[in-house]
This record gives sequence, structure tokens and C-alpha cells, in this order.
Amino acid sequence: MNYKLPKGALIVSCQARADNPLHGPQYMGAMALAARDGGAAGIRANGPEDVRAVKAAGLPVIGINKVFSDTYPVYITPDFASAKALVDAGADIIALDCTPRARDGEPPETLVRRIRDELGAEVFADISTLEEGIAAEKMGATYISTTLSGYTEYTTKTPGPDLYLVRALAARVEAPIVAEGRYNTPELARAAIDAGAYAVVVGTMITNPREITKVFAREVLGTR
Ligand SMILES: CC(=O)N[C@H](C=O)[C@@H](O)[C@H](O)[C@H](O)COP(=O)(O)O
Repeated sequence: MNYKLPKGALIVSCQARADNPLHGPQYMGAMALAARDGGAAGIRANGPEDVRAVKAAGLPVIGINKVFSDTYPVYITPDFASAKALVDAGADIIALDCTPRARDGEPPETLVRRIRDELGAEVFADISTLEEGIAAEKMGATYISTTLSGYTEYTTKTPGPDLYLVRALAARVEAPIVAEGRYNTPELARAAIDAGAYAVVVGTMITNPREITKVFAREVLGTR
């Protein structure tokens, strides 16, 4: 199988919410260029505007569309329309929440099939447990990513990444496993590959200067 993401890839997530001074496609486009020049082999970006901007780096783009709801916990590309907007903007791969949690509309198995068949895009399943990863592979997801470990109501957020989940998935799933979430040092990113990950996504510690500054400030000011 020919995957759009190369094996052993470092993927850089270029995201900045509205409250972040770096919010906006101009900044995220520049982040993607910097990430590419530093050796990233793929970019993860949120929303059609940022996806369009990060395409300029010429790397495979994993698009997500965060849509928050007062009623449902699922917010990462929760429906077909949000996925289609990303493909229209140039995303090569669509990441979506593949947990079985309640959402407004089609279940993940239908979304995965429609994204593959109707939009012709690879599917990147964001999951939080081993069982969800096994289910996402059966749905036909191209990649299985640990993105949501620690961010669902039934998983625990540890200070570090969930390397146990990477190992467990690598032992049970044929599809490429992507390690994502709190890979905050180069050593942890490498540990993910050693644990069986096909690729690793790093966001905050590469592309969020505010959060990186906080880490330094806590240490320097002794407010840890
Ligand atoms: C849970 C959720 O919504 N995660 C998001 C998914 O796109 C992003 O906010 C994370 O920054 C991304 O997963 C990378 O992780 P980290 O920033 O820890 O390297």
C-alpha cells in the first residue's frame, strides 16, 4: 500500500486557536514552511483556511475541522460537510474523531467510508483507547492515531504521552499507528517510533510559543 505519509515521519501540527496571538492562516502558513525546512514530512492543520495556507509548504496535509457543540463531546471533524470543506481546501488526509461518542449525525463508520469513497481522501482516525483503534481499522481508516488519549471522559490525561497505547495498538492493528498528544521532547518522539509508531505528530512544543514560554517561565521564576 502506498501511503501519503512516509514511514518514520515527523508531522508538525500547526494550530492556533482564536485566543492565540498567532491565530490566522498567515501565521500557520509560515509555521508550516518553518516546519518543512526543519525536517517535517507532513503538516496537521485546522480548518479550510489554515489548510489552504499550509499547502504552500508542499507537504502532505492532514486536515481537521474543529466544530464545537454545546450538546455533543465530538469536535474533530464531526460530520461529512466539515470533512468535505477540508478536501475542497486541498487536504490530502482527513482526521476525524473515531470514538463511539454521541455526535450530531452520521456515525464514524459511515463518515470513514464516505470520506474514502466520495472524497477520495485517506482517513486518519483520532482515537483514545485500544478498542477504538481496533474498531477504526475495521471501519477502513488508513491511519490510527492516539490523539484523543487523555481527552475523552473515560481516559486519563497523564503528564506525558500515552506510549502504552502506541505499543498496544502496534501489537494488535495492521494499519500504520501514529503517536500524537503530549510528545513534548525529541526523546519522547523517538520513543514513539521505538514503541512501534509509523509516525509521530508534535504540536504544542513546536508551534505554540506561548505554551513553550510558559514552560521556561515556570522554571526560571520557580513557580513550578
Ligand atoms: C485533543 C486535541 O484536540 N488535540 C488537537 C488535535 O488536533 C491538538 O490540539 C493538539 O495540539 C495535537 O493533537 C498535537 O498534540 P500536542 O499539542 O500535545 O503535541
